[in-house]
Amino acid sequence: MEKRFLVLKFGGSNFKDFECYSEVKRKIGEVEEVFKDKHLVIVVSAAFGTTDKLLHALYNFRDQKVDSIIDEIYEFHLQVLNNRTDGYFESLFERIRELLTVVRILNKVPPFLKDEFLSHGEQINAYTLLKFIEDEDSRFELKDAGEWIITDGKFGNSTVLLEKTKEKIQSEINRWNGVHSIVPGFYGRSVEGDVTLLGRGGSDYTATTLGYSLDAEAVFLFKDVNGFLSCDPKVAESPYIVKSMSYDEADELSYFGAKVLQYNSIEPLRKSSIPLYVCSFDGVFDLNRCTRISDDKHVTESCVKSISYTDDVAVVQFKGRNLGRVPGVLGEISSKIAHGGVNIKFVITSQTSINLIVSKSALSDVLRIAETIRLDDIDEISYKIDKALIALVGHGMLDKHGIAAKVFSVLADNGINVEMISAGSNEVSFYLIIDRKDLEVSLRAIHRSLFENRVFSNIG
Ligand SMILES: Nc1ncnc2c1ncn2[C@@H]1O[C@H](COP(=O)(O)OP(=O)(O)O)[C@@H](O)[C@H]1O
Ligand SMILES: N[C@@H](CC(=O)OP(=O)(O)O)C(=O)O
Repeated sequence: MEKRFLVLKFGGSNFKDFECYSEVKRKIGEVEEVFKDKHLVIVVSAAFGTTDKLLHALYNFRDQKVDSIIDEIYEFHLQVLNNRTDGYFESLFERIRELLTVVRILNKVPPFLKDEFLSHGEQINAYTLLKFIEDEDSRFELKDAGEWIITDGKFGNSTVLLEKTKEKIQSEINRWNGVHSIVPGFYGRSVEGDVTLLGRGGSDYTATTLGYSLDAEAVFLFKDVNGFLSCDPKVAESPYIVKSMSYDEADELSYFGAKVLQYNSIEPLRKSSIPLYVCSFDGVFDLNRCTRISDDKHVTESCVKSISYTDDVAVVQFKGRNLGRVPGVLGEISSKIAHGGVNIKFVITSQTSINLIVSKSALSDVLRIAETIRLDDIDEISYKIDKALIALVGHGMLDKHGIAAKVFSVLADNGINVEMISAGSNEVSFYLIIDRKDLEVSLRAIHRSLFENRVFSNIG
């Protein structure tokens, strides 16, 4: 069947100032020029810094001065609109102010209210873009993500119910045909009708969800970098563009911190083998300059395609002389923690210890649950929070001799102690846990030894 849709996502970094809106309009035109006769679905994040500003206003609600933050957001968007306001634009700001008043009356921030409040950053920007690019015979139409994207209802960090969402969209596909749609990213609505957020950076996830649900030809994410790089350019000196990577590789990298792609974004596309392109917002649109993420699991000369990192890790350690020998201990610990609704990022075990790697925000819950686990074989439970994780990702890496040796030796040369490693838990990645204070030096050293001064001009 012919694929009729293309999904394009523009993030906060694409809306830094007034001129950016013209750039976004130009980029949409460039894509239209390359892919004629497709219906475009444009997913829009809040303008640069807006979500953080709204968060700040919400959590400092007792300070009346935070009202000026809302005024500032209003003025920015109004200027983009050349001072042409209308009833819908005003109603979005009225709702924000109303929600802030409710928080003041309640004297606390309920999770459901936080999600609805923050979703306004995207709603305002999507409407602003619509009005900015609209002309007399405009084929652009605004769609409310809350009408189409159905979530599991978890506030702050919900998962999309993909099949339900696809069913809903396909049952009304005529409303998507024949027009270009503009959709605010970052949120959906639960079956109960609550607005719920898809986690920070969640507009990427909105885009891939719509890609899956519309059976799109491809999804494009426009970023302030030249594509998916061999390392975060904020840390590595001269990272390479990865030309192509597999869904597994991109999934691992985003799960372990690569901020260029939200951690849930791959799953919807993997299900239907829809390619994802990570493209630079700068320069003329050219598919060959984007990173292509697809089923293609090829092994490159460097094997490692990219390195990601996170310092959002806490290590909870269960110690006991026989832990590795006794069956069922890990099962008991992980099932109790799962019942408590806490996600374990991954586990490293040895004969005498079980180490759970969790997000820092989950630490207090894990420790509370750990207290209730009364197993004779556990002698001691402790935790560490000043750690960081580095993930090296690439197909073929685990079969190639010398990569681990190179990494350990370069870290040793820099006087850095590797506290834990994990390899072999999947085909594509290798993890290290180090001290947080050593993170930047380690990343630069590993990147330099694996990629820099090499002959390839790009990877993948
Ligand atoms: N491997 C990587 N490749 C490219 N960018 C990365 C990588 N790891 C982290 N990043 C960070 O991700 C950011 C790219 O996302 P950005 O354009 O800000 O997205 P958005 O606006 O969609 O949130 C960059 O600023 C970069 O520092
Ligand atoms: N605005 C939200 C959602 C989002 O996806 O933003 P961005 O595309 O700018 O990362 C956030 O800041 O988390």
